[in-house]
Amino acid sequence: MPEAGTLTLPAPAKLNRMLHITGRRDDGYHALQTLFQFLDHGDTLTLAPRADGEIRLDATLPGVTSDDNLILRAARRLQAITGTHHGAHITLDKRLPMGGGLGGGSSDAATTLLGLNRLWKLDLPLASLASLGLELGADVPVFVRGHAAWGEGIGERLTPVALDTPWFVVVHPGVGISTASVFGAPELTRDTPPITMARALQGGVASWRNDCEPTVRALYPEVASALDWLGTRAPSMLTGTGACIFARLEREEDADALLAEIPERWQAFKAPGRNRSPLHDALDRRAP
Ligand SMILES: C[C@@](CO)(OP(=O)(O)O)[C@H](O)COP(=O)(O)OP(=O)(O)OC[C@H]1O[C@@H](n2ccc(N)nc2=O)[C@H](O)[C@@H]1O
Ligand SMILES: Nc1ncnc2c1ncn2[C@@H]1O[C@H](COP(=O)(O)OP(=O)(O)O)[C@@H](O)[C@H]1O
Repeated sequence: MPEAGTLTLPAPAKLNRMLHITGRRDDGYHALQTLFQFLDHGDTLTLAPRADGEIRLDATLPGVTSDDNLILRAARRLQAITGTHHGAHITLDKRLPMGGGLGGGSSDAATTLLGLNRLWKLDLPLASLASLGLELGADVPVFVRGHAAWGEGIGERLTPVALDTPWFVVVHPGVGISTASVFGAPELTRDTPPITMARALQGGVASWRNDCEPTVRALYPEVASALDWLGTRAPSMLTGTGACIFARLEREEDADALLAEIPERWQAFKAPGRNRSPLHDALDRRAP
Protein backbone atom coordinates (compact mmCIF):
# COMPACT_ATOMS: atom_id res chain seq x y z
CA MET A 1 0.00 0.00 0.00
CA PRO A 2 1.40 3.46 -0.85
CA GLU A 3 1.87 5.85 2.08
CA ALA A 4 -1.11 8.21 2.67
CA GLY A 5 -0.79 11.34 0.55
CA THR A 6 1.51 9.67 -1.97
CA LEU A 7 0.86 10.59 -5.61
CA THR A 8 1.74 8.32 -8.51
CA LEU A 9 1.53 10.28 -11.75
CA PRO A 10 2.40 9.82 -15.44
CA ALA A 11 4.96 11.94 -17.30
CA PRO A 12 3.84 11.34 -20.89
CA ALA A 13 5.89 11.69 -24.07
CA LYS A 14 5.22 14.36 -26.67
CA LEU A 15 5.50 14.23 -30.43
CA ASN A 16 6.16 17.19 -32.70
CA ARG A 17 3.61 16.38 -35.44
CA MET A 18 5.27 19.12 -37.52
CA LEU A 19 8.14 21.49 -36.78
CA HIS A 20 9.29 24.54 -38.73
CA ILE A 21 12.28 26.69 -37.84
CA THR A 22 11.46 30.26 -38.78
CA GLY A 23 14.47 32.14 -37.44
CA ARG A 24 17.07 32.56 -34.77
CA ARG A 25 16.79 34.95 -31.82
CA ASP A 26 19.60 37.17 -30.55
CA ASP A 27 20.24 34.76 -27.65
CA GLY A 28 20.89 31.92 -30.15
CA TYR A 29 17.60 30.12 -29.50
CA HIS A 30 15.59 29.20 -32.58
CA ALA A 31 12.10 30.45 -33.32
CA LEU A 32 9.80 27.50 -34.01
CA GLN A 33 6.33 26.73 -35.24
CA THR A 34 5.27 23.31 -34.09
CA LEU A 35 2.28 21.11 -33.34
CA PHE A 36 2.68 19.29 -30.03
CA GLN A 37 0.66 16.22 -29.16
CA PHE A 38 0.93 13.80 -26.22
CA LEU A 39 1.27 10.04 -26.23
CA ASP A 40 -0.39 7.72 -23.76
CA HIS A 41 3.05 6.35 -22.88
CA GLY A 42 5.82 7.68 -20.68
CA ASP A 43 7.63 7.76 -17.36
CA THR A 44 5.97 7.42 -13.96
CA LEU A 45 6.78 9.53 -10.90
CA THR A 46 5.85 8.73 -7.32
CA LEU A 47 5.80 11.72 -4.97
CA ALA A 48 5.63 11.10 -1.24
CA PRO A 49 5.56 13.84 1.39
CA ARG A 50 8.53 14.39 3.74
CA ALA A 51 8.01 16.38 6.90
CA ASP A 52 11.66 17.46 7.22
CA GLY A 53 11.64 19.73 4.15
CA GLU A 54 14.25 17.61 2.31
CA ILE A 55 13.85 16.64 -1.34
CA ARG A 56 15.18 13.20 -2.20
CA LEU A 57 15.18 11.61 -5.64
CA ASP A 58 15.54 7.91 -6.41
CA ALA A 59 16.62 7.94 -10.05
CA THR A 60 19.86 6.94 -11.66
CA LEU A 61 20.10 8.30 -15.17
CA PRO A 62 23.28 7.73 -17.17
CA GLY A 63 25.22 10.99 -17.53
CA VAL A 64 22.84 13.02 -15.34
CA THR A 65 23.82 13.87 -11.76
CA SER A 66 21.05 14.20 -9.21
CA ASP A 67 21.61 17.96 -9.07
CA ASP A 68 21.19 18.23 -12.86
CA ASN A 69 18.09 16.06 -12.94
CA LEU A 70 15.20 18.22 -14.10
CA ILE A 71 12.99 16.62 -11.42
CA LEU A 72 15.18 17.87 -8.60
CA ARG A 73 15.68 21.25 -10.26
CA ALA A 74 11.92 21.66 -10.67
CA ALA A 75 11.22 20.64 -7.06
CA ARG A 76 13.87 22.97 -5.66
CA ARG A 77 12.68 25.94 -7.74
CA LEU A 78 9.12 25.38 -6.54
CA GLN A 79 10.31 25.20 -2.93
CA ALA A 80 12.38 28.36 -3.34
CA ILE A 81 9.71 30.54 -4.94
CA THR A 82 6.94 29.49 -2.56
CA GLY A 83 9.04 29.28 0.62
CA THR A 84 7.18 26.10 1.56
CA HIS A 85 8.51 24.02 4.48
CA HIS A 86 7.32 20.79 2.79
CA GLY A 87 9.69 18.18 1.37
CA ALA A 88 9.24 15.14 -0.85
CA HIS A 89 10.65 11.74 -1.67
CA ILE A 90 10.42 11.27 -5.44
CA THR A 91 10.85 8.01 -7.31
CA LEU A 92 11.22 7.85 -11.09
CA ASP A 93 10.31 4.88 -13.26
CA LYS A 94 12.07 5.87 -16.51
CA ARG A 95 10.67 4.42 -19.72
CA LEU A 96 11.33 7.19 -22.24
CA PRO A 97 14.69 7.23 -23.99
CA MET A 98 16.78 10.26 -23.01
CA GLY A 99 17.55 12.77 -25.73
CA GLY A 100 14.96 11.04 -27.88
CA GLY A 101 12.90 14.06 -28.94
CA LEU A 102 10.03 12.72 -26.82
CA GLY A 103 10.50 15.40 -24.17
CA GLY A 104 10.92 12.93 -21.31
CA GLY A 105 13.05 15.18 -19.11
CA SER A 106 10.72 18.14 -19.68
CA SER A 107 7.69 15.97 -18.95
CA ASP A 108 9.28 14.69 -15.73
CA ALA A 109 9.83 18.32 -14.70
CA ALA A 110 6.20 19.26 -15.48
CA THR A 111 4.85 16.26 -13.55
CA THR A 112 7.05 17.27 -10.61
CA LEU A 113 5.69 20.84 -10.70
CA LEU A 114 2.03 19.83 -10.94
CA GLY A 115 2.39 16.90 -8.54
CA LEU A 116 4.15 18.90 -5.83
CA ASN A 117 1.73 21.79 -6.32
CA ARG A 118 -0.98 19.27 -5.41
CA LEU A 119 0.97 17.39 -2.70
CA TRP A 120 2.06 20.60 -0.95
CA LYS A 121 -1.35 22.28 -1.45
CA LEU A 122 0.30 25.34 -3.02
CA ASP A 123 -2.56 26.13 -5.42
CA LEU A 124 -0.30 27.91 -7.91
CA PRO A 125 -2.10 28.52 -11.23
CA LEU A 126 -0.95 26.67 -14.37
CA ALA A 127 0.31 29.97 -15.85
CA SER A 128 2.80 30.40 -12.97
CA LEU A 129 3.93 26.77 -13.20
CA ALA A 130 4.36 27.11 -16.98
CA SER A 131 6.61 30.17 -16.66
CA LEU A 132 8.59 28.49 -13.90
CA GLY A 133 8.88 25.44 -16.19
CA LEU A 134 10.15 27.51 -19.11
CA GLU A 135 13.25 28.35 -17.02
CA LEU A 136 14.01 24.62 -16.98
CA GLY A 137 13.46 23.87 -20.68
CA ALA A 138 11.61 25.09 -23.76
CA ASP A 139 9.35 22.02 -23.81
CA VAL A 140 8.19 22.17 -20.18
CA PRO A 141 5.25 24.63 -20.63
CA VAL A 142 3.26 22.41 -23.01
CA PHE A 143 3.43 19.55 -20.51
CA VAL A 144 2.31 21.91 -17.73
CA ARG A 145 -0.62 23.23 -19.78
CA GLY A 146 -1.65 19.70 -20.81
CA HIS A 147 -3.30 20.45 -24.17
CA ALA A 148 -2.11 19.49 -27.62
CA ALA A 149 -0.98 22.83 -28.97
CA TRP A 150 0.31 25.01 -31.75
CA GLY A 151 3.58 26.26 -30.30
CA GLU A 152 5.45 29.39 -31.34
CA GLY A 153 8.37 31.38 -29.96
CA ILE A 154 10.67 28.67 -28.60
CA GLY A 155 7.57 26.58 -28.00
CA GLU A 156 6.24 28.56 -25.04
CA ARG A 157 3.52 30.54 -26.89
CA LEU A 158 0.84 27.89 -26.95
CA THR A 159 -2.59 27.75 -28.54
CA PRO A 160 -4.64 24.61 -27.75
CA VAL A 161 -5.62 22.53 -30.79
CA ALA A 162 -7.43 19.26 -31.41
CA LEU A 163 -5.43 17.00 -33.73
CA ASP A 164 -6.29 13.60 -35.15
CA THR A 165 -5.53 10.90 -32.56
CA PRO A 166 -4.24 7.87 -34.44
CA TRP A 167 -1.96 5.14 -33.12
CA PHE A 168 1.76 5.72 -33.36
CA VAL A 169 4.68 3.36 -33.54
CA VAL A 170 7.74 5.15 -32.16
CA VAL A 171 11.17 3.82 -33.11
CA HIS A 172 14.42 4.69 -31.37
CA PRO A 173 17.28 4.07 -33.82
CA GLY A 174 19.76 3.61 -30.94
CA VAL A 175 21.73 6.84 -31.28
CA GLY A 176 21.73 9.71 -28.79
CA ILE A 177 21.24 13.19 -30.25
CA SER A 178 21.79 16.38 -28.28
CA THR A 179 19.27 19.11 -29.08
CA ALA A 180 22.05 21.71 -28.97
CA SER A 181 24.10 19.85 -31.63
CA VAL A 182 21.24 19.91 -34.14
CA PHE A 183 20.44 23.57 -33.48
CA GLY A 184 24.15 24.33 -33.80
CA ALA A 185 24.58 22.65 -37.21
CA PRO A 186 25.49 25.22 -39.90
CA GLU A 187 23.39 23.49 -42.57
CA LEU A 188 20.14 23.55 -40.55
CA THR A 189 17.24 25.25 -42.36
CA ARG A 190 16.40 28.30 -40.26
CA ASP A 191 14.41 30.44 -42.66
CA THR A 192 11.11 28.70 -43.25
CA PRO A 193 8.54 31.46 -43.80
CA PRO A 194 6.11 31.64 -40.87
CA ILE A 195 2.63 30.28 -41.58
CA THR A 196 -0.63 30.74 -39.73
CA MET A 197 -1.92 28.07 -37.39
CA ALA A 198 -5.04 27.80 -39.56
CA ARG A 199 -2.91 27.03 -42.61
CA ALA A 200 -0.90 24.38 -40.75
CA LEU A 201 -4.08 22.70 -39.57
CA GLN A 202 -5.83 22.96 -42.95
CA GLY A 203 -2.81 21.48 -44.72
CA GLY A 204 -3.21 18.42 -42.52
CA VAL A 205 -0.88 15.53 -41.95
CA ALA A 206 0.16 15.16 -45.58
CA SER A 207 1.73 18.63 -45.46
CA TRP A 208 3.51 18.26 -42.10
CA ARG A 209 7.28 18.00 -41.96
CA ASN A 210 10.14 18.56 -39.54
CA ASP A 211 12.85 21.06 -40.57
CA CYS A 212 15.41 19.21 -38.42
CA GLU A 213 15.02 16.02 -40.44
CA PRO A 214 17.49 16.69 -43.31
CA THR A 215 20.22 17.75 -40.83
CA VAL A 216 19.60 14.79 -38.52
CA ARG A 217 19.59 12.43 -41.54
CA ALA A 218 22.95 13.79 -42.66
CA LEU A 219 24.58 13.70 -39.20
CA TYR A 220 23.13 10.35 -38.06
CA PRO A 221 22.97 7.70 -40.84
CA GLU A 222 21.23 5.23 -38.49
CA VAL A 223 18.30 7.66 -38.13
CA ALA A 224 18.22 8.03 -41.92
CA SER A 225 18.03 4.27 -42.42
CA ALA A 226 15.33 3.90 -39.76
CA LEU A 227 13.31 6.68 -41.45
CA ASP A 228 13.75 5.03 -44.86
CA TRP A 229 12.69 1.64 -43.47
CA LEU A 230 9.68 2.95 -41.52
CA GLY A 231 8.60 5.20 -44.39
CA THR A 232 8.03 2.19 -46.65
CA ARG A 233 5.44 0.89 -44.12
CA ALA A 234 3.55 4.06 -43.05
CA PRO A 235 3.85 7.85 -43.16
CA SER A 236 6.80 8.57 -40.85
CA MET A 237 8.63 11.56 -39.35
CA LEU A 238 11.25 12.67 -36.87
CA THR A 239 10.06 14.12 -33.53
CA GLY A 240 11.85 17.24 -32.22
CA THR A 241 15.56 16.96 -32.89
CA GLY A 242 15.33 13.16 -32.75
CA ALA A 243 16.54 10.55 -32.38
CA CYS A 244 13.05 9.01 -32.25
CA ILE A 245 10.91 8.72 -35.34
CA PHE A 246 7.23 7.86 -35.52
CA ALA A 247 4.82 6.21 -37.92
CA ARG A 248 1.13 7.06 -37.96
CA LEU A 249 -1.41 4.23 -38.13
CA GLU A 250 -5.19 4.22 -38.14
CA ARG A 251 -5.78 1.14 -35.98
CA GLU A 252 -4.12 -0.58 -33.05
CA GLU A 253 -3.93 -3.83 -35.08
CA ASP A 254 -1.89 -1.99 -37.72
CA ALA A 255 0.46 -0.74 -35.01
CA ASP A 256 0.84 -4.29 -33.64
CA ALA A 257 1.60 -5.65 -37.12
CA LEU A 258 4.24 -2.98 -37.71
CA LEU A 259 5.82 -3.50 -34.26
CA ALA A 260 6.22 -7.20 -35.01
CA GLU A 261 8.28 -6.32 -38.09
CA ILE A 262 10.71 -3.79 -36.52
CA PRO A 263 14.34 -4.96 -36.86
CA GLU A 264 15.77 -6.11 -33.51
CA ARG A 265 18.53 -3.49 -33.47
CA TRP A 266 15.95 -0.74 -32.89
CA GLN A 267 13.76 -0.27 -29.83
CA ALA A 268 10.11 0.50 -30.47
CA PHE A 269 6.76 0.93 -28.77
CA LYS A 270 3.19 1.74 -29.76
CA ALA A 271 0.90 4.32 -28.17
CA PRO A 272 -2.21 6.30 -29.06
CA GLY A 273 -2.05 10.08 -29.53
CA ARG A 274 -3.81 12.23 -26.92
CA ASN A 275 -4.96 15.84 -27.14
CA ARG A 276 -5.20 16.04 -23.36
CA SER A 277 -2.21 15.04 -21.30
CA PRO A 278 -2.57 11.79 -19.34
CA LEU A 279 -1.03 13.76 -16.44
CA HIS A 280 -4.03 16.09 -16.29
CA ASP A 281 -6.44 13.15 -16.61
CA ALA A 282 -4.69 11.45 -13.67
CA LEU A 283 -4.82 14.61 -11.51
CA ASP A 284 -8.54 15.05 -12.29
CA ARG A 285 -9.23 11.44 -11.28
CA ARG A 286 -7.66 12.22 -7.89
CA ALA A 287 -9.67 15.26 -6.90
CA PRO A 288 -7.85 17.13 -4.10
C1 LIG B 1 13.37 20.86 -30.38
C2 LIG B 1 12.33 20.55 -29.36
C3 LIG B 1 10.92 20.66 -30.00
O1 LIG B 1 9.91 20.24 -29.14
O2 LIG B 1 12.37 19.25 -28.86
P1 LIG B 1 13.42 18.10 -28.41
O3 LIG B 1 13.95 17.40 -29.61
O4 LIG B 1 14.54 18.67 -27.59
O5 LIG B 1 12.58 17.18 -27.58
C4 LIG B 1 12.38 21.56 -28.20
O6 LIG B 1 12.04 22.86 -28.59
C5 LIG B 1 13.66 21.63 -27.44
O7 LIG B 1 13.32 21.91 -26.12
P2 LIG B 1 14.24 21.47 -24.90
O8 LIG B 1 14.74 20.07 -25.07
O9 LIG B 1 13.49 21.81 -23.65
O10 LIG B 1 15.46 22.43 -25.15
P3 LIG B 1 16.37 23.20 -24.12
O11 LIG B 1 16.88 22.25 -23.10
O12 LIG B 1 15.65 24.43 -23.68
O13 LIG B 1 17.58 23.62 -25.13
C6 LIG B 1 18.73 22.87 -25.39
C7 LIG B 1 19.61 23.67 -26.35
O14 LIG B 1 19.09 23.61 -27.70
C8 LIG B 1 19.13 24.88 -28.34
N1 LIG B 1 17.77 25.32 -28.67
C9 LIG B 1 16.69 24.79 -28.02
C10 LIG B 1 15.42 25.18 -28.34
C11 LIG B 1 15.25 26.16 -29.35
N2 LIG B 1 14.04 26.60 -29.71
N3 LIG B 1 16.33 26.68 -29.98
C12 LIG B 1 17.59 26.28 -29.65
O15 LIG B 1 18.55 26.75 -30.24
C13 LIG B 1 19.86 25.81 -27.40
O16 LIG B 1 21.24 25.74 -27.73
C14 LIG B 1 19.68 25.15 -26.03
O17 LIG B 1 20.73 25.44 -25.15
N1 LIG C 1 14.58 13.48 -15.54
C1 LIG C 1 15.26 13.52 -16.69
N2 LIG C 1 14.94 12.68 -17.68
C2 LIG C 1 15.60 12.73 -18.86
N3 LIG C 1 16.60 13.57 -19.13
C3 LIG C 1 16.96 14.44 -18.20
C4 LIG C 1 16.31 14.44 -16.94
N4 LIG C 1 16.88 15.41 -16.23
C5 LIG C 1 17.84 15.96 -16.99
N5 LIG C 1 17.90 15.39 -18.19
C6 LIG C 1 18.80 15.80 -19.32
O1 LIG C 1 17.98 16.35 -20.36
C7 LIG C 1 18.39 15.86 -21.65
C8 LIG C 1 17.18 15.86 -22.62
O2 LIG C 1 16.32 14.87 -22.21
P1 LIG C 1 14.92 14.47 -22.86
O3 LIG C 1 13.86 15.45 -22.45
O4 LIG C 1 14.67 13.06 -22.49
O5 LIG C 1 15.17 14.53 -24.40
P2 LIG C 1 14.63 15.46 -25.56
O6 LIG C 1 14.82 16.90 -25.12
O7 LIG C 1 15.45 15.08 -26.74
O8 LIG C 1 13.20 15.11 -25.77
C9 LIG C 1 18.96 14.48 -21.34
O9 LIG C 1 19.89 14.08 -22.30
C10 LIG C 1 19.59 14.66 -19.96
O10 LIG C 1 20.92 15.11 -20.07
